[in-house]
Amino acid sequence: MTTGAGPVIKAARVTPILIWDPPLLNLVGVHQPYTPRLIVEVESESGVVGVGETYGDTAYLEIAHALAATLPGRPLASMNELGRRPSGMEDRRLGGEDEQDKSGFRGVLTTSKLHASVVSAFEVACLDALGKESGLPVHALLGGKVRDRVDYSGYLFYRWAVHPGDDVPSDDWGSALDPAGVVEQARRFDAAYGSRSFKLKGGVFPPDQEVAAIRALREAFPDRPLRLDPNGSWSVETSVRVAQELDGVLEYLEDPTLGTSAMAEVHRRTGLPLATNMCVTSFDEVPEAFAADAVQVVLSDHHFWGGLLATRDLAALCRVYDVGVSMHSNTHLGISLAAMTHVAATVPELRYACDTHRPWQTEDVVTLPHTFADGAIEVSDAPGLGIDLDRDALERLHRRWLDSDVRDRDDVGAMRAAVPGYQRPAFPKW
Ligand SMILES: O=C([O-])C(=O)C[C@H](O)[C@@H](O)C(=O)[O-]
Ligand SMILES: [Mg+2]
Repeated sequence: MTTGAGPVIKAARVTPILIWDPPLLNLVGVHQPYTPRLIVEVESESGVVGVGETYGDTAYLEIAHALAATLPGRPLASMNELGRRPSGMEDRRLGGEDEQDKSGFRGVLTTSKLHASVVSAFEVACLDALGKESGLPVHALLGGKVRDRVDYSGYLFYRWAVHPGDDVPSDDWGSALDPAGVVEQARRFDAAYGSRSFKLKGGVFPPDQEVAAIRALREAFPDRPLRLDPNGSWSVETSVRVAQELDGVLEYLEDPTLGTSAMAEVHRRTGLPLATNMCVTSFDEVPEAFAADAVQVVLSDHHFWGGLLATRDLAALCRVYDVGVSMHSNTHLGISLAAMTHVAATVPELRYACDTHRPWQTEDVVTLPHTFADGAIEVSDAPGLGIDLDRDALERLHRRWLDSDVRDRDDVGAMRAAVPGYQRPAFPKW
């Protein structure tokens, strides 16, 4: 059945899964061996199925179940309606004063940010289904691509070879705990994916050690853009010192410190462009941050901002205020990578390589995982997202979720397995 508004939704399904994750280190701890993701399917009355993907932690799952129940009978093309916060859901801050989002590293967490992340998966699924219904790729539904390839940076992490308590290596990447290890990892990204730029996840070791790693990368790769992201773990004074030491070396410094005024001060005192996926992660936070010139590059993320259409709204705002735009990522699979690539293909002002965690994932729920060439992914012109759901893999990873008691990402808890009594560090760490 169709209405004046096009094909109608017959069913919406949410499937929580656990995916394997390597022991990547960050400012608060280490990735646990299995992390939750949520796969969303939206089926039209003609039997066409669109897919989306988002965070799978308990709070997201609850919202997703509630949202899925409201979809049958709505047109697939009701994305603008989908994004509205339900009338009963008040927008409130979650966690304590200094509590940051544990699974997304998106700064202050609120109920509406959680809601936007869930909406993003349903919106992507609706766009995928609409594309399949109409024979058009998702980028065409967003107004058309302006590039045929989307660049992704090589996302480097300090890491261990094994998860705490394991005897056998978690994968064949080995450990990376010093400048030489970071350079070796970058060389593998270069060889395997052709990465044209590198981002190092910082906030793990004292800043001088991370500065040394960036210098080693610069020596090994004299021409490649470099970024460092300590996720807000430094004070203003430490941020200023690091920015001055790395003057002329970094393409941008990502979230050196927390909060609009601290970020603005670091930029004012150093002139270095600052990027963020923590200071500004919702439309509400834009006016204050842009007025204070606290961020010069916003790292969009369709999971944060509420979908692909919202990502384009964000890009338009950035255009008006002459703020750069690039893309953040978190642990994710091929459905999200397809969605990221489609929307990135439509944003004319995207001048930086996007982030992706995908190379770190050894599992997927798509039949043909994306391949990188020269650090980029080809934009698909096939209908919808241009991917197919691997139902056997989905079933297997869902079974793992059913058989496990892991329900939330918890990098602090995972660190406790290695360091008994370990607590989340106080901020600023340095
Ligand atoms: O750019 C970022 O802040 C991230 O990618 C956040 C991630 O959660 C990262 O720190 C991680 O995976 O540990
Ligand atoms: Mg970041």
